[in-house]
Amino acid sequence: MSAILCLNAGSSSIKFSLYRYSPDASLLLTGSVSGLTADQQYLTYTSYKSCGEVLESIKNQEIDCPDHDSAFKVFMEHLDSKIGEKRLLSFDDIYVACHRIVHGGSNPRPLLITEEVYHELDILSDLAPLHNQRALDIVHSCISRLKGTKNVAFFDSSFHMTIPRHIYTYPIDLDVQKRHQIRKYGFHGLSYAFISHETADYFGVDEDDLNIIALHLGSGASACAILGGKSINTSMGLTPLEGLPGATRSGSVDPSLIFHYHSDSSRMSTASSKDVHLTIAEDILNKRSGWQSITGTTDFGLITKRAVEENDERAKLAFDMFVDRVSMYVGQYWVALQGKAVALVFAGGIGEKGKELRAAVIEKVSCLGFTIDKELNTTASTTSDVIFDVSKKDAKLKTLVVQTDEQLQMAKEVIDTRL
Ligand SMILES: Nc1ncnc2c1ncn2[C@@H]1O[C@H](COP(=O)(O)OP(=O)(O)O)[C@@H](O)[C@H]1O
Ligand SMILES: CC(=O)OP(=O)(O)O
Ligand SMILES: [Mg+2]
Repeated sequence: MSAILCLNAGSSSIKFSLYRYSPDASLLLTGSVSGLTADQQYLTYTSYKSCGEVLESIKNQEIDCPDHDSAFKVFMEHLDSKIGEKRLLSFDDIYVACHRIVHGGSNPRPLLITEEVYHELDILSDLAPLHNQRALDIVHSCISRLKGTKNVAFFDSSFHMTIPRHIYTYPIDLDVQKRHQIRKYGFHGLSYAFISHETADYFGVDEDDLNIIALHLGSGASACAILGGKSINTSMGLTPLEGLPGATRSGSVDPSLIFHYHSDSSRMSTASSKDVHLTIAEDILNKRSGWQSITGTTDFGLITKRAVEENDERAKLAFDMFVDRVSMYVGQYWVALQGKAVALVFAGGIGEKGKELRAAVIEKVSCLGFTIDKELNTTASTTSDVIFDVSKKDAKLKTLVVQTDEQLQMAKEVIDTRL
């Protein structure tokens, strides 16, 4: 048997899926370790028999996992024990390991990870301080553990390489931008590619004819305007810090703010490592801001509960801030798409599970014609449907919830391109 291993190192989680290398990419196992920025981590894991029947399932089991690397080790041990029981496959069967690498510079497509490519991506680590290095550590573990397996990098930034120049250019010195490759890159691209594909299928149209506003709201959050199946604008920028706030990220703020926050913010932070160079400014805005700084937790589910059920002031503030910033992008991208969007799509941990947030955002943007049905909205948070319509009956514009799957997107690209 030949298999495809897909690994996705998010800022608060590591997600892994193993597929059979077959036209339908049938799932052998999938799971995640979540809560990597919180006090408690959880392991979720399901393995399948070849007929598709569930073999073993663990849901939100509490585990102690301080970082991404140990989370990956937990996964490998699990996989090892399954292989030991001869239930799944041998490590030698893993033909390709796909790695979600958040920052890929201007690379428009996946790359086989050679020593040279690894080095190139290593250099980009400073531009995605919560992501690239962690993913590269996992690449490193795969290279030493899975000897016969090819490692391929899939970039979050690739999907946004269609953004027009006047949008990806910052209004600063053009020579400096060129010299330092400063531009809007944009991220969550594997998720947006998956969303575009599923949404086009749902409407029964070619992806080239699809116009939507998509929201990937997770530990890191972004919005994307998709015209004719292609990204024409997105809220993240040179790094995944720009745009919407996140679990520990500020999102967009007045660039001068940091000099008032800290008197020596350009000094290197003690959080720097030999691989990731981080100034105090970057450390504050990437790791010590966002929901954590406002509410004391990175768990937006908990923030929502406190805001809605307990009327907690800090939680309400965070919730209202998020609704405000998200709706602002919906408005902006509605104009970017010249009112031609057929749907607003929610995805990512918060987008998929946060029914209260979806309801509040839709209320704010209802002037554009978006609607939400209360009952369907509740069902959407628990359904296993990949795409779920939560709009009111007969609504012309759709509000959709997509269970995005960056691992499956990588596996499909492997199969489609016969990598
Ligand atoms: N019921 C819920 N309501 C709102 N947010 C939730 C809920 N359950 C989980 N979340 C949030 O989803 C986020 C994780 O999203 P995810 O996209 O999986 O993260 P990552 O950025 O690590 O890939 C966390 O902030 C978590 O609090
Ligand atoms: C780009 C990004 O922020 O990704 P994630 O939400 O997975 O952390
Ligand atoms: Mg993610």
